[in-house]
Amino acid sequence: MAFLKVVPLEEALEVIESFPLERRVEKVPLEETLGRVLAEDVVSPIDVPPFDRATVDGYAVRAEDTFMASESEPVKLKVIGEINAGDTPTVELKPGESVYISTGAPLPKNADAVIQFEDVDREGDEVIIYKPAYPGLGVMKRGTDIPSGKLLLRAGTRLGFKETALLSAIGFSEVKVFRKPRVAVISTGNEVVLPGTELRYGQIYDINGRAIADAVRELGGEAVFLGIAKDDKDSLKELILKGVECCDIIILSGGASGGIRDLTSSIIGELGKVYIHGIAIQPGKPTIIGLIDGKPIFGLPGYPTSCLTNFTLLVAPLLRKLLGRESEVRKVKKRLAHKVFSVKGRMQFLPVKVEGENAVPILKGSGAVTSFIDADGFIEVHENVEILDGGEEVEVTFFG
Ligand SMILES: Nc1nc2c(c(=O)[nH]1)N[C@H]1C(S)=C(S)[C@@H](COP(=O)(O)OP(=O)(O)OC[C@H]3O[C@@H](n4cnc5c(N)ncnc54)[C@H](O)[C@@H]3O)O[C@H]1N2
Ligand code: MOO
Repeated sequence: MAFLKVVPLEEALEVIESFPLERRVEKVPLEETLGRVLAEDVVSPIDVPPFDRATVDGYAVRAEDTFMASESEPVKLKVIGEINAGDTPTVELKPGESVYISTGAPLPKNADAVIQFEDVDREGDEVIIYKPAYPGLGVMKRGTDIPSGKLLLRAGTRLGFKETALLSAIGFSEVKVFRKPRVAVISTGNEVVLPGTELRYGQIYDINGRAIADAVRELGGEAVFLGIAKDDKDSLKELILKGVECCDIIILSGGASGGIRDLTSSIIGELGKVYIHGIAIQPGKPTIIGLIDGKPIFGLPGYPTSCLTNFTLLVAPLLRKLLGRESEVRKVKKRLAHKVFSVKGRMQFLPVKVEGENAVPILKGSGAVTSFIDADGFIEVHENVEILDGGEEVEVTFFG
């Protein structure tokens, strides 16, 4: 089947934008939230610490009892008990009294300072104090770390270990995050086999299946690799239908161009609707975008570099939107290392390697897997530009 109509990239992105996919929210146990994106603002329901607590091992005192203490005239206070971390103290300090207290234990009533044991002497049931303590010494007051009612994290925050620690501190055992989109990944082609298989003449190892599945996971989605479809109608149809059943999005690679055995487009048309078949970009012209049962299906080119460039351009923005990570596209300005010639009439995405302040073009072509392996990202060369000079400022969009 020939290309139906090659459209500009913007049109392809508009079609994807119009697809009926919604960001969904789910509650997950705290231990599963690392790397996920918060779907709710988090306000502390408690004071942290929840009680006035000792920050040192020593003696809890009424600071005013020690104001007259000096090396020459130390103050002696009676030690009336001991409080350990986890205790609920029942004692109440009266003038002239103190208690032994351990780090993390709640202060007894009327105490407002804790003097570390290294600074005092103990004689029997008395503690000897050589310098005044001030109110608050050795104490962390209730709510001074995190006050109840404080807004701690905004919806849209990606949770790293600092954020999960914060959620632990305020007692959250479950958190609302954006649901991971499930993405079915299918490789196609009679010549494509999985690593672990001996290569026969004419065969190659599947690169795209691994690359797409892991690119989906790297973005925070869930990938389901369904295997390699043969270049026949039944095999392709079976895996596509499996994908529609198990997943929110289906990605195929290979079989997208207009060759006689490139069946993908006609099968998608049969099962649903093909919106786009051919985009005016290089690499990645033979790309199919469709919908089956309301689920977006992408037919990406077979060449790994074309496939991954198009994944980055078309699929990654959709996944980011569903995951609440729109703002996380990494771009940097660099200088082109040397002159390059571009294809006229197609927007070109040229793989480049970043070396210091330079973007070094990789010119092996989209048929080489090392074009994208060696590349850090790509630069855009507009359709009406034929030559970019060395030293020109370019913007590099990173893969992943
Ligand atoms: N007559 C035309 N032929 C081609 C055109 C064209 O416009 N007219 N475009 C070329 C371009 S550009 C590309 S890109 C490819 C893409 O074609 P397909 O998407 O149909 O891909 P295939 O033909 O199935 O494969 C292309 C190439 O990639 C290898 N491949 C496929 N799948 C994998 C995989 N999972 N892992 C690793 N390598 C894979 C496959 O063996 C082929 O060598 O079409 C050009 N032809
Ligand atoms: O469109 Mo192909 O994807 O140029 O390499």
